[in-house]
Amino acid sequence: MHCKIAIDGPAGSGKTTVARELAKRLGIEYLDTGAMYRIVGLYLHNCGVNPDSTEEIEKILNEVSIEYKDGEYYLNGKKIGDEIRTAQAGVYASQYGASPVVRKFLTKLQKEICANRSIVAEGRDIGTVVMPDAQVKIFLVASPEVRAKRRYEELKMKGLEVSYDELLRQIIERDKLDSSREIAPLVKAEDAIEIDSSNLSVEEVVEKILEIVKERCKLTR
Ligand SMILES: Nc1ncnc2c1ncn2[C@@H]1O[C@H](COP(=O)(O)OP(=O)(O)OP(=O)(O)O)[C@@H](O)[C@H]1O
Ligand SMILES: Nc1ccn([C@H]2C[C@H](O)[C@@H](COP(=O)(O)O)O2)c(=O)n1
Repeated sequence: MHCKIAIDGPAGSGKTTVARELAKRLGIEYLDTGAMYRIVGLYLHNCGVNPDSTEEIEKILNEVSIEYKDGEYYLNGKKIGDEIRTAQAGVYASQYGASPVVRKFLTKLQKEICANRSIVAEGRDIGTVVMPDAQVKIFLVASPEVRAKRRYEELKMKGLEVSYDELLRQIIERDKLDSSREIAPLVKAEDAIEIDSSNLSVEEVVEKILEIVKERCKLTR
């Protein structure tokens, strides 16, 4: 039986870091759905599309292909790099991610990627929409201040000029947008286990989830 692990939570709570490590230790696939929303959000923004215009978004998405191969993303055949990892790309992802047309387009693709395999998928609506049948659902949270500090350190390490106050404002704005939207809002699934990583190391979070996985997926690793 395949082991499906869903990790949802707000920006900067540690989903990507933890999901990657879990997938590595368990020897299973990993999917960062935020990257897909960042790709589409940045592309639609660069095309000057109004986030509220269903017609405009549909027209552009009809001509877009997104592929996921060996852990890499491709937009119209072109490999995606770090351009989607900026704080601004996260804001565009959140803005266009509220569009029902964008969600239908990406959710279909995400379900196809997650089907018929063991996988760790992370995002905002994995346990509620993309993989509602996941055996393991984690809702990973941390205080806005801790999340902003982590993002600040991460972007500084990449040599980017960032302001902690601006990052905190963007994180609070994205939290609000992601959890208040009509379709597929960021919400803890009823059967999800909440983990607050504010005062936990990455290793402690990974170990906590591994215990749950071993119990529910009967995996030995
Ligand atoms: N438990 C932790 N303790 C300390 N630092 C952490 C912890 N978890 C993640 N980090 C660091 O915080 C930063 C953000 O982590 P990550 O990108 O995994 O969060 P995320 O939830 O995927 O964010 P987003 O939703 O915006 O992609 C990274 O630099 C990561 O190394
Ligand atoms: N399943 C998902 C994943 C992401 N989004 C949106 C909302 C986020 O703020 C934005 C960026 O995601 P991140 O890279 O920060 O995980 O993309 C979503 O709506 N649904």
